[in-house]
Amino acid sequence: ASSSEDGSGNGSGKEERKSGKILTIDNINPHVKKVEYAVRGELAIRADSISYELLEPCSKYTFKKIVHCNIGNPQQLGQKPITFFRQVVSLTQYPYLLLPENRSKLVTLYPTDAIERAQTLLENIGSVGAYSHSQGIQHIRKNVAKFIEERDGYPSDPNLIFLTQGASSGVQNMLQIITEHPNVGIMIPIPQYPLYSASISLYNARPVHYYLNEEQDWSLDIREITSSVSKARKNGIDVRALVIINPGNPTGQCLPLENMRDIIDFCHRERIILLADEVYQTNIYQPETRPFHSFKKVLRSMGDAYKNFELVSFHSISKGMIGECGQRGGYFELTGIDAKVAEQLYKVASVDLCPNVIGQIMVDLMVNPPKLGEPSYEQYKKEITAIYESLRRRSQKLAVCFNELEGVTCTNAQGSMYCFPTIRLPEKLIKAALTAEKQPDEFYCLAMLEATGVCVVPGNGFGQKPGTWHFRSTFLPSEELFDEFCDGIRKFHREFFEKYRD
Ligand SMILES: Cc1ncc(COP(=O)(O)O)c(CN[C@@H]2CONC2=O)c1O
Repeated sequence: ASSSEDGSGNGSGKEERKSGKILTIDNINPHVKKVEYAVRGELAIRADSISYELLEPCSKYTFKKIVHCNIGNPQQLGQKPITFFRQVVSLTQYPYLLLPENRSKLVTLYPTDAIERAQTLLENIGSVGAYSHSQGIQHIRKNVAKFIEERDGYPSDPNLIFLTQGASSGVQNMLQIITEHPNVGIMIPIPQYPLYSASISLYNARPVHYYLNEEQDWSLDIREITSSVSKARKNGIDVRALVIINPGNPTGQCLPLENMRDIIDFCHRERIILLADEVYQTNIYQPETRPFHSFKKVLRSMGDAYKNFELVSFHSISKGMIGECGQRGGYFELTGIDAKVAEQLYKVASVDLCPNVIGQIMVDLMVNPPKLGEPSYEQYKKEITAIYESLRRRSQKLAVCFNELEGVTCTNAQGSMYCFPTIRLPEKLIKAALTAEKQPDEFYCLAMLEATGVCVVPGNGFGQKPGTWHFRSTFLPSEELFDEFCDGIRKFHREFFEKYRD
């Protein structure tokens, strides 16, 4: 029988429909098929299958478990949640504990400020099991606005804040809104966190790449973005938005103030909306020389000439010292966005009904933690500081480890949770990779996984200049195991380079 009665060859013929799958890889949304998300790609999938092989009695592997360095997922690698956050959330989940008759027992288990916080939240939420406002609970949005005002020194409006299922869903809603037609261009850095390239594929927009400058600590060169936008516009691409990840993922750079002013000026001049991904704003390891400045603050400091500038800023509970990735909490703030567009964003948010309420509560705790003098402040401060100092030490240790490896150069992370070393591979290794039909950095990362159980992400998962090779690793393995983790990588690298020495 013909492939289809109407001869269209699209497999929609009645004959096809009588047998075989209705939904096939050939007839699903082609934009979905274009999506790539390396953070949980081939390496992570292989790592998961090895983790099952490790359970077998006669496992061939020399290591006992997989070390997931492919994803910034701190609590997967043993980081403890913030006590106060979990105390409050646990009480909101079981309000029975808050009843007066349980008070005498409760105060032996919970600090009074956790009890009061849970009560205040429930007074404003009702039940955590109820749908909330689609933009998020107003009480929490007010606390987000207050946090932003105190951080930046400029006003913030709770009605222009959207609580979201992690920053990811906010980013995707914004990209969807911006993509009016398939020729809309979104400027994204190379290397970039593949949420952006994946979402651009999904919504059938056009990625407009700009390279970060590896030789200058992955800085963003205004000449680069200027040439990138003019080249794209010459090719008929309707460039609408510029994505900045600050501090950077995978590159870890934290932008200097002057650079940020130049970026705002560039967007203002070129009439481009700025999407500022600031989820790592507290993961700052060189605060003396590279402190974090929000784009909102820098924009407002530039005065009235920029009062109509359009900016969307994203934040999340998944990063920082909190690492509550699985609770799925975050927000974005609209600055200068047309009111009618904001209404459409609300409509899109309402299709998902609401972000999960526990994630919203976690956002409240992130922006409004215990204050000096409150019962939980000392413990909160101790926990946050210990996590911060440990992340800072591990970031430096990993950079030192990578810099000792033959052919590897790694800048110290100024921020975020990753090192992104460049690696000069021997010709013999490159040839072996191509014979195995793998990108050379992917071939290297797969070999590292098989030899050590350490799962990282090859540079091609983030984009890189042609002819250069990188990989990204988190510095999240626990400090007790960190030296062993580094030693395993050193041993693998030495032997692998020996094997493929030119
Ligand atoms: C720059 C950046 N933006 C947004 C997100 C999404 O965070 P939510 O959890 O709030 O949706 C991530 C997550 N980091 C990914 C996940 O782990 N490793 C990564 O590179 C990120 O790195």
